[in-house]
Amino acid sequence: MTAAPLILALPKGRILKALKPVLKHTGIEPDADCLDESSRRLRFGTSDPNLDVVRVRSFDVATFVAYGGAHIGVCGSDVLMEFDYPDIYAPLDLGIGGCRISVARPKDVEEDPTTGCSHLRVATKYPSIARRHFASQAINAEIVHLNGAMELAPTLDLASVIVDLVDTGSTLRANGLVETDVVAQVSSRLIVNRVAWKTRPEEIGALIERFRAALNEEKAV
Ligand SMILES: Nc1ncnc2c1ncn2[C@@H]1O[C@H](COP(=O)(O)OP(=O)(O)OP(=O)(O)O)[C@@H](O)[C@H]1O
Ligand SMILES: O=P(O)(O)OC[C@H]1O[C@H](OP(=O)(O)OP(=O)(O)O)[C@H](O)[C@@H]1O
Repeated sequence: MTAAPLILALPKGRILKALKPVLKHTGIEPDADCLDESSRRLRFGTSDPNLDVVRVRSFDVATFVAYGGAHIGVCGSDVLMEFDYPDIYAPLDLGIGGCRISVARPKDVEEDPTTGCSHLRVATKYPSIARRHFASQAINAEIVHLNGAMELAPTLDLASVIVDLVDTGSTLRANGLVETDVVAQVSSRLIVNRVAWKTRPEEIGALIERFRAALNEEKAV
């Protein structure tokens, strides 16, 4: 009996864009409309009959892989940290999607709102990461969960600080905020479902090696 194709979950958006050259070096060629985000299709074949691709929201890649819906995937280490799924291995740093998770506060507030407090309202898309970070400073973080435009929260009195991704810092600057603490560095990882790796070790191992070789080729270019 032939096994069902392996399923690779790819994120929409900026990681998919950054991943294109890496994918090219792996020799994996998804159907043409996979890399065209205007396509409404969600599942695609590839040049490898043993591999299909599903295209999902970046935050959902880890969930698809954790539950075994996809065997392998690509997602930001921010998402892995937030969900902390025990059933995911992350064997390869792809060196793309580099940024950091940081705490930021309004520039014009004299004192850092985190100084000497035991309770703090925090706007973020990362409730677990934020709670853990402030708990390590003995601060009880009350989370205001937003999915975007976090930078508005302090000036509109939703929260005293935000925990969000920062790369160039231009979004913070444009909204009158300053970065006060770096919680973690972020990059995109190749991730694998633990059970799939145990049950289909040759195929998954070969796929990981294709990505590893592609990264080396990319570096050599
Ligand atoms: N400014 C940035 N610079 C570099 N990498 C980033 C940046 N912002 C986000 N990332 C990385 O890209 C991932 C996806 O972010 P992106 O902004 O594409 O999607 P999203 O807006 O979080 O998702 P969705 O549109 O599905 O809600 C993040 O989880 C992070 O790993
Ligand atoms: O430090 P910078 O280079 O300005 O990057 C940081 C911004 O990038 C991300 O937003 P994104 O552009 O993905 O927008 P969205 O989260 O609203 O979709 C993140 O949520 C920050 O707002």
